Amino acid sequence: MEDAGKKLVTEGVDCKIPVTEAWIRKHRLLYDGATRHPFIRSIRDGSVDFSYFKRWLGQDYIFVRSFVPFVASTLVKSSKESGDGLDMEVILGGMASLNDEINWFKNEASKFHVSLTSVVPQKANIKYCRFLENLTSSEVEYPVAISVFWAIEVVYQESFAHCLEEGNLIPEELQGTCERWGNEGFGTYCKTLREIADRCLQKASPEVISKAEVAFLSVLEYEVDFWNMSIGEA
Ligand SMILES: Cc1ncc(CN)c(N)n1
Repeated sequence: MEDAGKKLVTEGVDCKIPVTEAWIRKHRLLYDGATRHPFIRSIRDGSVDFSYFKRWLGQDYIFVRSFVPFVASTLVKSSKESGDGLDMEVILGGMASLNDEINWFKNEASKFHVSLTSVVPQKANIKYCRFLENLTSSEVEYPVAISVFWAIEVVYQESFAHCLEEGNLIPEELQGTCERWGNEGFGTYCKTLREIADRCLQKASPEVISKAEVAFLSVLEYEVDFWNMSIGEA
């Protein structure tokens, strides 16, 4: 049965599904590539190379620091929307959890003896951060920004929730990492971001929807490159 308030038409298809659902179906291969990457599978099956994990840790700390201004710019965009202000509160909550995420990285880095001050950003990371920086422009429409925000968060949520699924052999040292993004609360938060994105996309022009889809695809590609970089393949 169709979920009330979630009706969205996609490109003349006769069934009505939310835009984000249509995107995932259309780009399933790439979506799975980002959320079921060999690096993630190796954490789940316990075969992970800890040197790759340490590389990911250092690079992701840099990424998260660049992610904050992008989220802040999305917060500004949401504050200009004529809604009930609830989007703004959700995004503000997201900013607060990014603060926790930064502190988590610092703690993990010290546990794994990774010196965050000496990490040199790698090419895939630089490109991803540049992409985010370009999206902070006030010219970028709110539906595009919120779709990107959701996509970035959901890749980690799905990836690490997959690690935690039954039958996993996650090394004890990485259990906390998987729980950080794979926990139920983070899942609910991503679901809320997705609902906000779908609501915005439902009201957006075809031109803006297609810009948002291109940006969504870029996120998936950058995420795959980021995992590849972590295992030394980029
Ligand atoms: C590359 C990447 N993508 C997503 C997330 C989740 N905030 C992250 N920390 N890093």
